[in-house]
Amino acid sequence: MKKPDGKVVLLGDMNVGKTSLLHRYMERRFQETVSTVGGAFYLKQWGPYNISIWDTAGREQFHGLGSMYCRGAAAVILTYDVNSLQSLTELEERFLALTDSASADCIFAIVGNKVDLSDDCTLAPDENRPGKSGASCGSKVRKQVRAEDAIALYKKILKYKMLDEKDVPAAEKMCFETSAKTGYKVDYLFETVFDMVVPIIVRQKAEGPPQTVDITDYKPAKRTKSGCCA
Ligand SMILES: Nc1nc2c(ncn2[C@@H]2O[C@H](COP(=O)(O)OP(=O)(O)OP(=O)(O)O)[C@@H](O)[C@H]2O)c(=O)[nH]1
Ligand SMILES: [Mg+2]
Repeated sequence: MKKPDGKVVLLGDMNVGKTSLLHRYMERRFQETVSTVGGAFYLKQWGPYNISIWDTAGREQFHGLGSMYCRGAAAVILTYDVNSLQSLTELEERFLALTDSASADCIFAIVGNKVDLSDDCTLAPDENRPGKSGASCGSKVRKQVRAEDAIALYKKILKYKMLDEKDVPAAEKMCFETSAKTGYKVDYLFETVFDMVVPIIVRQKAEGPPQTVDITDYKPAKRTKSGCCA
């Protein structure tokens, strides 16, 4: 097997369509999926580099594995379902912390999937809140998440990572809306991300594997009164 040069990880709640997006991109089709167990990866040749793309499980019971998959990642694709505001909220509350183990210059993309179910039926801002879900918009369901909500999350991520907006790609460039079912913007998403990770791969290769142990990772065991050293 070819050795991957860099890593891209898909994170997000169960059922948002991570596996379907990856199938659509790699196998060029939309097929029935089963909920992912643990994680799986594909290798994609991009120019001279092999990029591993990791599909992770959104189910709560596999949550603990997330930060392991993110270790050293050059890009993280945070995925939500445009018809579920909760799935966007979960990205901030449950998944963002998992990216602490990613590369320091990791790229973040935020992807709202399943636009085929709602298309342009975005609610007016004051209507766009839970409780209104499932309201009809022609033959389609009304979209629960607006593009601005995703952009706001991107900006929160920058704050969390203590990054300056000037030093990273613009929010509008890094927030995508896709449909794994129709293929809408799926190639565009992955290929934009791949182009952006190339410089990170080049840097990671130049630096070589980490040679030193990071002592900031070391956490001494808590001493209790009953312990020998109290
Ligand atoms: N209409 C529509 N359905 C989709 C789309 N993407 C995925 N689905 C459906 O949504 C369901 C969940 O898709 P998955 O790709 O398995 O979701 P996942 O994020 O990988 O879920 P976990 O593996 O449990 O984390 C499946 O029934 C898919 O067929 C899409 O773009 N449009
Ligand atoms: Mg899956």
